[in-house]
Amino acid sequence: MITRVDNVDVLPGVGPKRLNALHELGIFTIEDLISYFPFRYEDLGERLPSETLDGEKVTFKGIVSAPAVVTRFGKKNQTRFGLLIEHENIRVTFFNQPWIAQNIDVGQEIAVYGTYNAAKAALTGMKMINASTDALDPIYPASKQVTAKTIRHLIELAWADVRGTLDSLVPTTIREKYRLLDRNSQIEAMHFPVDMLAAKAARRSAAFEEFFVFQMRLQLLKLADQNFAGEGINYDTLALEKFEAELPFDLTPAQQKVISEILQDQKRPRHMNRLLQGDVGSGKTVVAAMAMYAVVTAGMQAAIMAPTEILAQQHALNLAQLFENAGVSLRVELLTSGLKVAARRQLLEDLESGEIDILVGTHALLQPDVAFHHLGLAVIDEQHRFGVKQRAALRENGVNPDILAMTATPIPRTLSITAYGEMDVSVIDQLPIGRKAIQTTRMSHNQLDHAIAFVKKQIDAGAQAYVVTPLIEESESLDVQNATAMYEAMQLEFPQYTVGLLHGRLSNDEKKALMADFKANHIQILVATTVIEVGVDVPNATVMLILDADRFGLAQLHQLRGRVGRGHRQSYTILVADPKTDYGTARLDAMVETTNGFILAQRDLELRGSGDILGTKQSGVPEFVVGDPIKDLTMMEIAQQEAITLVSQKDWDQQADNHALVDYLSRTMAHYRHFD
Ligand SMILES: Nc1ncnc2c1ncn2[C@@H]1O[C@H](COP(=O)(O)OP(=O)(O)OP(=O)(O)O)[C@@H](O)[C@H]1O
Repeated sequence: MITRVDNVDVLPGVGPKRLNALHELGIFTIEDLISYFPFRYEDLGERLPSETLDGEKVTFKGIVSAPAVVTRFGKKNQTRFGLLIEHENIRVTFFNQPWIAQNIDVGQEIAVYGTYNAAKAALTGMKMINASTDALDPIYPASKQVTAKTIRHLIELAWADVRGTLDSLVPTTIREKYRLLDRNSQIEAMHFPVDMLAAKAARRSAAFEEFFVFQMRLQLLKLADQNFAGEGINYDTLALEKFEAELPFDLTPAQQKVISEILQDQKRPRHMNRLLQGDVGSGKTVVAAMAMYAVVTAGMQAAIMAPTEILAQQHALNLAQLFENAGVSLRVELLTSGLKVAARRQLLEDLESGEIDILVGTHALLQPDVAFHHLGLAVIDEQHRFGVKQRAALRENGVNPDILAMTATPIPRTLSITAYGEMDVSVIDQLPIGRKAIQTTRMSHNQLDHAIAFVKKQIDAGAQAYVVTPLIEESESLDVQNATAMYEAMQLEFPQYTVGLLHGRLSNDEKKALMADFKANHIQILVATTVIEVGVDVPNATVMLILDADRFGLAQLHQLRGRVGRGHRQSYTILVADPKTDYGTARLDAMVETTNGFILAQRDLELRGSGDILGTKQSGVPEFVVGDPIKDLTMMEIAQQEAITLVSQKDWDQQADNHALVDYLSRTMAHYRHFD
């Protein structure tokens, strides 16, 4: 007797080679195998010959009217018999399946699936159908080494023993509430549905189960995290108040709210794992600065990690300035890859002895030789470029600091309850007062002159502009060429001004120097590739001119647009493009319609659809086998709610009804695919 916990090689026909191939499909145990679901079903569609077109695949059901005859020619053979369907006689031929003849008796009712030939009133048989279970043919994702047919066969073998023995993962009360199938019926109907309706019901139950188990893991991670003894940070409230009072602006109510959420977390002797979400330009940096300063006033250190060196450098500059202006003396240092060996050694020494208060860098901060004296807070900027894995790495680094992740990409609900489900979320839902909404226009290439004239007007009035040329994925050199050509053109257009050129081929030092010059208004027009996409903060820049804007994704366009409108001047984004696809047009339209990053992000997910696996991957939504977290968002939300409710119950993991779930979670948590 095979059970669900056995390894798949207990099945006959699974030798080392096949086992390997199954492992590659993620199938290790019998349970994995029976949870390996078809991605669609072929409707074998029982019909009458009169309803069937020539060449169509169809199932005919009828009475065998003429006995099966096997004819052999050399190594090949064919089996023929007659089938009476209502009043029509059809000749059925199977090639090279002589055993079929053994099961064909005149007068017997059978069903055959095959290709219909109308002129000859004949059917080329492909398979015999067992009318009760084979109405739909499940199609399994297969590989070169294991065919879908083999998988199906193995599932049939395993299911014969395992059916009826499975306890449901979703507790009974929840299943009853949402009318979900128990696990046995659900798996049975996934593999052997009697009709499409049954297949659908099974899929719904399976999707819910998948979401629910996923949300349970997130809740357990979250609980583990909260119970993880963090340090209560005893910050100096007076010092923080003084810092706030010295800021060159008043914090918005939204900023104040998130700061107090963060400070409360920090004070508690529990580990903080918080996501700070705020649209481009909403003022996350100062919030992070307050949180870091709090840690420093308690005698600890803070670190901030940015996705690129340019951004790290920007942060270091901005933070140092922010603290200096507020009369706070603390030591902010930047750790970059460009540091000379001796300088790096010195910096690491000072870090370890606690002389450095705030360390800024890229993920290079995660290197093993970077040892802090007492790290109390790690801020991760631009969350979406760090996966759950890196977050975990930080935690496992021994020090276990509080974590504050910041993202400017507004996170649609789908993402916040999947990709970030284990974190607490704070949202800055308001831009600083006095900001004027950025005006966005679309132009075609032949109107470029207007755009340039407009840029000129702005610069004459004392502002600055970005001109962005697209990244050409296939070729970095083409990319640089493009940007260089634009740079030269702009120099000709604007002889009286200084034009800068920023692209990925420049060294980090060159990039830094350029950005510093732009910030100081020594450069008025910065021609750049997307290297300036995130985080760059030059409030005097009011025009963002994007060439071939249809080549950018919505999130990227929104990020680019966010580089202007950061001061009190009216700002503009000009999208120059002649989109060739509807999708390209739709993206540009969305940009013109709204400046709200949240709406754009939702729109983006919808436009790309969940079919676009790559896009989804990039967006950070984990992959599911049955459910689709974008389409089935409501179901995901319900699963989350139910998981939260369940883990909040005392002794939930002791109750008999939850044993299967607890057992499943503990068996699979370690190699959980969503977190790989
Ligand atoms: N309350 C405020 N009032 C006025 N200006 C503010 C306020 N908070 C921040 N700013 C300024 O707004 C600009 C944008 O802030 P910041 O760089 O922190 O934005 P951000 O949220 O990090 O945006 P992005 O994700 O686009 O980098 C900065 O120049 C900052 O000094």
